[in-house]
Amino acid sequence: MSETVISEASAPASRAIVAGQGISFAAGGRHLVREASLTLAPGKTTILIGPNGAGKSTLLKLLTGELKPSAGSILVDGEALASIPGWRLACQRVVMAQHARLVFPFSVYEVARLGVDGVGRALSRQRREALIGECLAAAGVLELASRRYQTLSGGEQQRVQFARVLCQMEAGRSVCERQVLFLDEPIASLDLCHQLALLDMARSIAGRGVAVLVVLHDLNLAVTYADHLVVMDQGRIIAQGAPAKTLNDALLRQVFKVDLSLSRAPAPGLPFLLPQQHRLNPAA
Ligand SMILES: Nc1ncnc2c1ncn2[C@@H]1O[C@H](COP(=O)(O)OP(=O)(O)OP(=O)(O)O)[C@@H](O)[C@H]1O
Repeated sequence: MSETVISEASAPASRAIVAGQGISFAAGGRHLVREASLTLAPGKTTILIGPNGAGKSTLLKLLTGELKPSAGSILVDGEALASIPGWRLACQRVVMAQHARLVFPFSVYEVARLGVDGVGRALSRQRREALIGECLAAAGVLELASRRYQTLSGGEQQRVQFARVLCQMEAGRSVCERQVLFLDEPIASLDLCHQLALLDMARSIAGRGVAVLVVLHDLNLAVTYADHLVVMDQGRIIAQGAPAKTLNDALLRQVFKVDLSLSRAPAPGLPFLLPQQHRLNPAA
């Protein structure tokens, strides 16, 4: 992946773009999210972690407007999320879902073009085409442009989805400068090199004033990339703040049922913590 599509920084205003207060959501007879409150600030990468079934994707869907909360409020730039028209929302917030299903036999190029369709109406046709090429290149999939999306590997498909997201971000910026990027497990199918490249790009996007929310399972990467870490368990946000102040042995033991000795610092220059790990009884 290259960073050609990441454009020049503009001075980000620090006022939160998304403000969720007391958000709850129930389905199937139980609460999947309970009284969650969080803000997404421009220029910041917020990383949401938690065990399987904690409610991370559900919270993300609530914040994007895909689901409607049963209680609480979600404001986007001071405006109720539910009252924002779809065309403007598509420019303001861009979503890479955990699972992207495509029913039509689209080519890779056509999938990326979905990002500029509608959102990029203000751009010339020439600029739209150039943008698609730039974003495919930035996501490292330009050489796959003519391939059928369904014939790609899982990791290749994920990178094409990221190219689509980049297209929508850039096209949407012509309408709305204060944007939010939601990435739900965007590196789940990627090898290490592409994981780091994608997260580097997400951080660069934040660096130009976008509020970025990423759902991750890899705690090492979460700590490395987060400005703000949010920990969910059983539908609740149980901790949030600066990564170093938020994660500790007791919390990891309680939430993830593992004993990671964070007190053992990595050797200088090591990008990962690589702690000793002892599995605990999941029922503990
Ligand atoms: N529509 C639904 N009806 C009933 N239960 C649901 C529905 N959607 C999700 N759930 C349940 O809500 C819980 C939270 O799901 P969610 O996908 O938000 O978890 P998650 O933290 O993203 O998990 P993972 O890390 O496995 O992706 C899970 O137990 C899931 O089975």
